Amino acid sequence: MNQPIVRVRELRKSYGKLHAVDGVTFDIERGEIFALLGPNGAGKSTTIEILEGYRHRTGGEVSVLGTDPATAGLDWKTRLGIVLQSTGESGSATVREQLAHFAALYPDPRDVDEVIAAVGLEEKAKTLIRKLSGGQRRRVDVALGVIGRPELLFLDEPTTGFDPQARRQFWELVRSLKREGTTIVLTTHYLDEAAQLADRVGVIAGGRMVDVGGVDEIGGRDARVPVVRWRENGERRELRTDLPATHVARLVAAGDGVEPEGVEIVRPTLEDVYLSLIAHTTDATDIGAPSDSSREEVAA
Ligand SMILES: Nc1ncnc2c1ncn2[C@@H]1O[C@H](COP(=O)(O)OP(=O)(O)OP(=O)(O)O)[C@@H](O)[C@H]1O
Repeated sequence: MNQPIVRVRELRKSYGKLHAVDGVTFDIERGEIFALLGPNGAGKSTTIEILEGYRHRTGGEVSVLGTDPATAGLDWKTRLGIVLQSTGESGSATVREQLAHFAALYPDPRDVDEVIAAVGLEEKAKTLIRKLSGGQRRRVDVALGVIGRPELLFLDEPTTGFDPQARRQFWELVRSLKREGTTIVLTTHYLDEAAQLADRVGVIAGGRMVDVGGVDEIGGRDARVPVVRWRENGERRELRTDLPATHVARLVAAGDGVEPEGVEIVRPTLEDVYLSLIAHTTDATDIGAPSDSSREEVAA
């Protein structure tokens, strides 16, 4: 029997009159990378913190590693790895000291030096954490999250402040953790990061799950129709079509075999799909997501 590693049913959390999480349902399967996406204030952190056992829920059912986080003990906690959005680390220890200290708290920790290498901090191993740059400290956070060899790893906006190279290095680390069998729950505002890493995605807005599904399926077929763009008599033209190559062939035929000007086929990215999914929510309007009209069939 393959129980999901995380099972959430009709989860609710209210802060006074605010329904921050308002009836959210989803599963996370063992071994997958699940990305929870949504605008600022959507309820992602609240949901994640309930799963981690840091926050009490108002209603609904939650099971993480077969246990209700609200009543789970220390043994359960050692099976989780948590990288919070920000840490209150004082930084008076070196990178290596800090990791060794935390490693000692777990029954089967990873090798400290291997973890330091995996997050690219070999040259900073003996440096005081408070002397690190913001991005380097974030790498320490990630290292602390994985040192205990967690079965389930929560990464809350893990690469904020990373330079592009560090981000790619981090993606490799996440992929290698997945290969080892770690289940990973990721929240990020970088949609390219979610597209690179996630197997499945949940989109949450205004405390509700707008859609959940495979990273290549979410939003449905309609949201994934490619667009052919070209120029005609100096004017930009575009057509949304399921048969982009056929349309390009037609353009070529119509021009007596002459290459159409500026022709390109653009497939919607996860970011495009995400923005169209949240376009109907108040938060999305606030952040200026494009309306449906910008995605209409033919523009001339
Ligand atoms: N301790 C709290 N007390 C009162 N309201 C809270 C508290 N924590 C969060 N909220 C509110 O609940 C809503 C959801 O917040 P949450 O932090 O879960 O959003 P989020 O999706 O993680 O946002 P972000 O992308 O900005 O991190 C917000 O409106 C927030 O102001």
